[in-house]
Amino acid sequence: MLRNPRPGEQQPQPTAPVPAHAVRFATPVVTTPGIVIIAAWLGRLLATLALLPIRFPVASVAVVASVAIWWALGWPAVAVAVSVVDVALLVWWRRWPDSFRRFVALRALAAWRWVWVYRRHWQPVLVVAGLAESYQERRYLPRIRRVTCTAWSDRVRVTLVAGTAPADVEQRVAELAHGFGAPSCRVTVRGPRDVVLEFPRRDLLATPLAALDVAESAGEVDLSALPVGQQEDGQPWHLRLHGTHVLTIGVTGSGKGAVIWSAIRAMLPALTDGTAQVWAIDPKRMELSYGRPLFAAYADTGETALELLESAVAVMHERAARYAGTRRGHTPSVDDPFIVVVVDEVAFLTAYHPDRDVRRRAENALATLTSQGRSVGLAVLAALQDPRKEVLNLRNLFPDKIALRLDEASQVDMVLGEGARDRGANAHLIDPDLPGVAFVRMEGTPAPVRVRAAYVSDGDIDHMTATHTSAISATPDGSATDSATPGGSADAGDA
Ligand SMILES: Nc1ncnc2c1ncn2[C@@H]1O[C@H](COP(=O)(O)OP(=O)(O)OP(=O)(O)O)[C@@H](O)[C@H]1O
Repeated sequence: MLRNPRPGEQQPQPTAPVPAHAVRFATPVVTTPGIVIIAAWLGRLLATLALLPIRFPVASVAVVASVAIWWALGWPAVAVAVSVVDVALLVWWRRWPDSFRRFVALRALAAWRWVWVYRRHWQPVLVVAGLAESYQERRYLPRIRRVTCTAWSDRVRVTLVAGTAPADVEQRVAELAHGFGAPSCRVTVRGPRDVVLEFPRRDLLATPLAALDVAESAGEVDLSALPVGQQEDGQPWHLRLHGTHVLTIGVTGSGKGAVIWSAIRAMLPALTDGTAQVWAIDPKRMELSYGRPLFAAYADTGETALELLESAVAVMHERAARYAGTRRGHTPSVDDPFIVVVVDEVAFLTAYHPDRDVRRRAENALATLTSQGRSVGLAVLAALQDPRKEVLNLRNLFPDKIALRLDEASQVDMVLGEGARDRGANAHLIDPDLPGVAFVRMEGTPAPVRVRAAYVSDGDIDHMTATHTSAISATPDGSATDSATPGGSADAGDA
């Protein structure tokens, strides 16, 4: 008898020939007995309990001790013991806050964040982010080894799934940051399958940093580590100038001036005693003109800027000839000061100046200075808005680069080198309300570090010029009062 088909059921066609099927083998589905599932759960519970004293030794000892006291002496004794421990912790916190934070507060916070944030959300976040791997119908996830907390961030140490690479995680930093509710995520590789994910808990760079204190004397100025701001972990940001060249890149209003002025401020005592000089090129006439007395040479037109650059090249050649065969490095002195050629908006000289000859000669001079000036005590500190090659094809001659807020994601790797963006240097996502925030590469750390330059206000510059002047100084009309070079040839003024 024909039965009524259910809706959607496929109907056999009685008249159609039955196709010949090959024999298909399928793995039989075996139902797991309930007792096996319960045993597996119990096994996992026991393993977790056995690992508790290793993962949380202090908490485990506290619980065991409380139970033992209750067993032996009853509840009042537990209450007394808890009160004594609380008072001891209070005294520790008040008297030795640093060690309390290190040994108690941050550890307790790490345990809490491990359980509440990372354990709880690990699987869903990693699966959705595409970091779960499948093999023979089983799913494998990177495993959390340890969570530690610093004053500003969580560091989650992770063992990767065999066969995956840190690059897979680096490409998912945005997903991980959002997944765990952090403003960003940075990946550091410690070894094979061993990476650390760093999630900031709060942004220490959110508030502007006032101009830093000026060193007491020239002896305290370290030209290879000038304090110019703060790193995202609260540590000072030191900028190396002696022995390198620095290119600071960012859109208009990103805070290039803050980097330049912080570096000049950090050198002040050395400028006064003549062991360092700043030669300034200021095509916009808005940025550096404010501090002319601090500069040994100053130029604000294409032609005078060119003259200044070519004078710097002449000093470089003169020193190189003098040092040849006698010494291999430069030590700043009054006779041979360290010279920083500061160029604001370098593209004005290399790309936008209407005179082709000026552009070509400026580029040649910059290329010569950046390729040969380091060892004889000349450095170039340049600022630029657009990092593309058409604008400045000497970009790679600057060993150190600072990426302030950029226009496009593709510019990050252009400035900080291949892979910088994958490692979390999202310079294109820097909040426009945070001028002075940048990403830099620090010596010895492959992952770019987020920093903020201190803000040197007009009032600070007034104070700097009132209290310090360059040993050799540019006059207000732009010409140098004295020769800016030992050879007496570097009058960079436009007079
Ligand atoms: N480090 C900083 N902290 C706080 N505010 C800053 C900082 N740097 C800059 N600012 C603010 O941002 C404004 C723009 O900064 P600045 O002129 O240095 O940018 P810029 O990159 O040099 O721009 P442009 O290329 O147009 O000269 C400043 O007037 C100041 O108000």
